[in-house]
Amino acid sequence: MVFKETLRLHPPLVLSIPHLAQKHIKIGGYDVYPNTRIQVNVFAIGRDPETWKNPEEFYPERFENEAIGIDFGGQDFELLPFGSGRRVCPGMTMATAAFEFALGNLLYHFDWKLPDGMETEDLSMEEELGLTVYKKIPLCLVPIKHI
Ligand code: HEM
Repeated sequence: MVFKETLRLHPPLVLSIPHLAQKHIKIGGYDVYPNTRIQVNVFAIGRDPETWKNPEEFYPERFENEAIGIDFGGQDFELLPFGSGRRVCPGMTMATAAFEFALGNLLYHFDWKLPDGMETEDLSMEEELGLTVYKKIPLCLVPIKHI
């Protein structure tokens, strides 16, 4: 749920990799002609208020409540951080395992606190655009070992 919510709010690829329409299609009333470059705005989809309740809020539990059943496998068009269809990300399972393994270990072995004098409200969630999106101001935390 934490991984899903992180990818909903902060998809590393804000716009999907460009695709070309091979033939004339109509989507939502719009004509898309052959060879038109298509990029899906994954960021906007993940924050669409018509789909997500309080879209700007980080709330992993939404995936066991109102958003139950929505997954990032490419079948649910509300959440497309790995794309969809024939060119869907083949690294999805590996990315999920790596994330869960890393986060699980970090939380199992350490408690985390903010550096002296810093409050949660001081944390910046601003993003910088590169090949993928990353935090503009790196996250700085103090680990407290408890195991
Ligand atoms: C959180 C981590 C990751 C995210 C959010 C992500 C996201 C994406 C997205 C959005 C695409 C484009 C899908 C499309 O065109 O519809 C893609 C393609 C791809 N990803 Fe990932 N990816 C991640 C991790 C990985 C990892 C770990 C690997 C490899 C070990 C990987 C390998 C690839 C490859 C090879 C493609 C191109 C597939 C093709 O065009 O046929 N990705 N990824």
